[in-house]
Amino acid sequence: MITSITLNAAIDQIYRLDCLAVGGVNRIMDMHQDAGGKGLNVAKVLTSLGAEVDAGGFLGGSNGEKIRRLVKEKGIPEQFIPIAGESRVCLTVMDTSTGKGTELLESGPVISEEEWKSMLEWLRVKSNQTKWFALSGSLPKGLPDDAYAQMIDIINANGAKAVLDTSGIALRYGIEAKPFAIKPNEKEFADMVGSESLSTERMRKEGCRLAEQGIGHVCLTLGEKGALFCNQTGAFQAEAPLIDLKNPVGSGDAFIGGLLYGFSSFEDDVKAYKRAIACGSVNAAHPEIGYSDWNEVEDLMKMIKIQEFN
Ligand SMILES: Nc1ncnc2c1ncn2[C@@H]1O[C@H](COP(=O)(O)OP(=O)(O)OP(=O)(O)O)[C@@H](O)[C@H]1O
Ligand SMILES: O=P(O)(O)OC[C@@]1(O)O[C@H](CO)[C@@H](O)[C@@H]1O
Repeated sequence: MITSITLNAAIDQIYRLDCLAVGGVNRIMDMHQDAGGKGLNVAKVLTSLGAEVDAGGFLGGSNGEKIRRLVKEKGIPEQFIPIAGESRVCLTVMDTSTGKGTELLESGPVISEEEWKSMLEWLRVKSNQTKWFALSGSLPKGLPDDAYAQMIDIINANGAKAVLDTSGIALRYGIEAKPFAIKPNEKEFADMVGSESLSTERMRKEGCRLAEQGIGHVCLTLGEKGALFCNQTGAFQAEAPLIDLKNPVGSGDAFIGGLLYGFSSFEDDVKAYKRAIACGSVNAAHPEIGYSDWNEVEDLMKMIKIQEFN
């Protein structure tokens, strides 16, 4: 069983239009709404791949009710903790002429101390029943900067494993707690090491340093360039397959879905890494956020070559 936690869940709203005119009048071609926030996308991908997954986090207000209904419609069991605040809306404006998405993300509700305590209590019980956790996305207001670190401590103490996907200060604290895997993208990793941008060699060096400190898998996603992986045995790199790009939003979440599918079904590291990249690329080849399909993933996996750094 895999449990995917979204502390800052969202209604993901996608507007598609011909060509975005910033500062002008824009007429929308079509609009789509889905349950989102990074962890829910991970759960959607895992469900499409046929894995046993459930979802947790915080939900509140009428947006929260809508998210709960959308999650149910996808057949994902959920154990969200109700909160007094209103869950957020995240808007992606897809410019079909360039294939580029502009994201407008609300910061989300304020979580009270009581609500946070309920989450930690729930996790103490849950991590005795679930082996694998995805902890994904930004922290809503009110939570301490070390919120993910506190969660990872509980998960590790119960012998379960956490994959962490966040950024900024939450990632810095989270790393201290030694999750099983982390998945920053290039920019998030550069921010973390305090640099504007990083060469491949510097990414490898910094990634391997973290792996030596006890993070099982440091996965650095590089968008269309693929990904770089560091673990106890070395560093590996793979290019992403060429696809017809439709919407890259949520590709990092799909990557985590693939990684968790692989590890939870005892695939070796290289196969799990290939599955992760393929899942990211399949998502980017479709307009929906958190899209996956078993056969498409298997086909792309055959095209991916993982190379070890010397
Ligand atoms: N344009 C693309 N072409 C092919 N594959 C892609 C493309 N964009 C993303 N991917 C795949 O998805 C994976 C994750 O992408 P990326 O590094 O953009 O994640 P991210 O920035 O965390 O995304 P998000 O935050 O939107 O979920 C990549 O490693 C790659 O396999
Ligand atoms: O504010 P966060 O949690 O960092 O990101 C939220 C978000 O942009 O991430 C997903 C794509 O990865 C979307 O479903 C969602 O809208």
